[in-house]
Amino acid sequence: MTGQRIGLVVHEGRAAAVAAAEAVRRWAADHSIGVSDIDVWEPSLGHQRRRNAGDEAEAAGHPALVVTIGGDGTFLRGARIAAKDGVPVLGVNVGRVGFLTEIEPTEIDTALDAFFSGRVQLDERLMLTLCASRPLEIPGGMEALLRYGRGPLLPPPPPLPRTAEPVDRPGVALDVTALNDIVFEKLARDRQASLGVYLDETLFASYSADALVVASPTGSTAYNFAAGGPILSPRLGALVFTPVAPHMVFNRSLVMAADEAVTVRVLEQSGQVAVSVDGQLRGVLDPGDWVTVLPAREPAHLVRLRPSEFYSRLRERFSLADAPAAVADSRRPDQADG
Ligand SMILES: NC(=O)c1ccc[n+]([C@@H]2O[C@H](COP(=O)([O-])OP(=O)(O)OC[C@H]3O[C@@H](n4cnc5c(N)ncnc54)[C@H](O)[C@@H]3O)[C@@H](O)[C@H]2O)c1
Ligand SMILES: Nc1ncnc2c1ncn2[C@@H]1O[C@H](COP(=O)(O)OP(=O)(O)OP(=O)(O)O)[C@@H](O)[C@H]1O
Repeated sequence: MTGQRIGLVVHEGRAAAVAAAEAVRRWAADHSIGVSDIDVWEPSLGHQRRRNAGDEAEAAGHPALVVTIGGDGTFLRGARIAAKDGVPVLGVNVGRVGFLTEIEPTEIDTALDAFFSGRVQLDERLMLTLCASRPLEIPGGMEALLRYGRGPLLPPPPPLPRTAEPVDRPGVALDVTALNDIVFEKLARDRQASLGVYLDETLFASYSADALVVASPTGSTAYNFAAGGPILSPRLGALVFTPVAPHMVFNRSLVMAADEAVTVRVLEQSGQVAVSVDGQLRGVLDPGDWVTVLPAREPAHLVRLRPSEFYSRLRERFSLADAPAAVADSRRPDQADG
C-alpha cells in the first residue's frame, strides 16, 4: 500500500475526535500509508483552509480516501475536498447527530482494513454546482460577523479554470460543489429577499421570503427538512426547492429532475442575498445578480461498510415518533389492555 495516502479532516475542537484521529494515524503507520491533515483551521498553520478544494486536495498529496472525524459539518467539509479528486469519503461519528457519518471510532481499524482491501460499498450521491451572472464576492467586514467558532471564512468559489470541460449553461461556471444544499437567504435581518425563480430559464414564481433552499437528495434531510420540505431517497437523481417563510399563499416545495436547473435572480428592489454552500457563506448577491444551481458532473462516493440503511437511520437519528394509536394497535392481542 506504499504511496497511498489518507486525507484526514478532524473536528479539532473535540477531544474524542483528536483521539480517534490518532487511531487512524496508528493504523496508517502500521500499513505504510501516508496521512495528510486537510482543512486545518489553526492560524499558526497559516490558514491552510483558505485554499479552495482543489488546492486542499493537491496539498494533501491527492489522497485515495478522505476520512472525516467529527459530525455532519466535518463530513461536509471532507466531502467537498474528496469530490474534487473523485475519491471516496468515510465519516467517523464524533458529533451530535451524525446523520451522514458511517462508523463509530471503535470501528476505525475494521473500516480501514475493509477499504484498502476493496471490501466496502460506495454509495453514489448527487452533488450540486453553480453558474452565476458574475463571480461571487463577499463584502469586506463580513468575516468579523461570522467568526463565532466556525473557522476561517472560505473564500468565494473561483470560476472554473479554462482547462475544465465547459458547462452547458449561461453565466460563469464556478469551481464549487455542495453535497447538501445551496441556500439563498436575506442578508439583513429586517429585509426579506425578493427572488425570481426560473426553471430551465422560464419564470416559475417570484418569492418574498427569508430564504430559498435548493437541496440535493442528501441535503433533503437537512435545512430543506427543517423548512417543511420532503425527504428524498438518496438514490434519486433530483433537486428539491423549498422556500423558508415565504410571505405568500404558495409555500410548497418543488421536486425537479436533476437536469432541470434552477435559477434564482435577485429582484431589483430586494435587499442583498447571502449564498451559502453546505451551510458556509460563499457569496453575497446584489439586485440583478442571478445564480443557477445544477447537478455537478461527478457524484460524491460515500464509503459504506454495510448495505445502505437510510430509512432506519432516519428513524433512529431523527427520533421519529410513531402515532400513539398505531403503537397501541401494533401490540399483540395478549398484551392489549382489558
Ligand atoms: N434550520 C436548519 O435546520 C438549518 C439552518 C441552516 C443550515 N442548516 C443545514 O446545515 C447544513 C450544514 O451542516 P453543519 O453541521 O455544518 O451545520 P450545523 O451544525 O448548523 O448543522 C445543522 C444540523 O443539520 C444536521 N445535518 C447536516 N447535514 C445533514 C443531512 N444531510 N441530513 C440530516 N441532517 C444533517 C447536522 O448534524 C446538524 O444537526 C447545511 O447544509 C444546511 O442544510 C440547517
Ligand atoms: N477543525 C476544528 N477546529 C476547531 N474547532 C472546530 C473544528 N471543527 C468544528 N469546530 C468547533 O465545533 C463547532 C461545531 O462545528 P460543526 O457544526 O461544523 O461540527 P460538526 O462536525 O457538524 O459536529 P456537530 O455534529 O457536533 O455539529 C464549531 O462552532 C467550532 O467551534
